[in-house]
Amino acid sequence: MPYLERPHHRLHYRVDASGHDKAWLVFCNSLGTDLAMWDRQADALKEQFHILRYDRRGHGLSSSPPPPFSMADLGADVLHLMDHLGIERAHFCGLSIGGLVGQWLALNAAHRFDKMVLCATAARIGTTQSWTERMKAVSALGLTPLLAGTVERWFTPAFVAEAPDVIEACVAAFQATSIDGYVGGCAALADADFHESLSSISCPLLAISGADDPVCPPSDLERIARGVANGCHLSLPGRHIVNIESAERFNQALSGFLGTETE
Ligand SMILES: O=C(O)CC1=CCC(=O)O1
Repeated sequence: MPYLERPHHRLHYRVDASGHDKAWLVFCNSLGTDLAMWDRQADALKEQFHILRYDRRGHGLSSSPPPPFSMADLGADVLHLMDHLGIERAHFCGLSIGGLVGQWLALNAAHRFDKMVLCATAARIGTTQSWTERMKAVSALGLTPLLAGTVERWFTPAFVAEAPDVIEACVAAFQATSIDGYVGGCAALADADFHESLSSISCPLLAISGADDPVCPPSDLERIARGVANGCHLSLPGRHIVNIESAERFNQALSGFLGTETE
């Protein structure tokens, strides 16, 4: 399993790349998930793109430096991985906190990215108070008390009933998340607010919402799409983890927007 060693943490990543002359597509996972959240996208798109996935620090098999983290720290992890792999430019797709990492990258490393897909995210997610409370709770009691509420935010009841294996895998990834990694991510979320800078994002951007997402409702994604220079918004059935619940339509949208149709 490949890792990139950083001074205070290691990043686990996975590349799916065959053939030559394909654009790179980098995926960034959400809070309490790992790179497997993108399995359906990687399977559908790996013939069209070279795909880089990684476990955001403190998640999956990536270790955690001591919290707190900033969005700049999380963005720098992406740039270090791209440098390590000799990837000059890429498309980027991030969900939730991953979408905030995408906004940071679009603002601070625009020359490295062609198109951005930001999913189930916002220019600001939650409030400083809500993230501070969650950090305190997780530091004191761990992640287990958050489990039921998390599944409810992530998936509709119909999908929970219909795909128990998928839910089980997501729950396992959530429970395997390190406390430092989760708390560090919450700290980055508490501080991140890109409302004032959205208009400086110039790359083509697709914002995808889950129609029933209680965390980042469609209006948040619509606001991003309207706020940037070249944005559009698509809403798909599902809650927060919309790329899993509406995988097929999500893949079609991703492929169409990035310029290549899936079969
Ligand atoms: O609260 C959740 O689990 C949803 C979420 C907020 C930020 C993120 O990455 O996931």
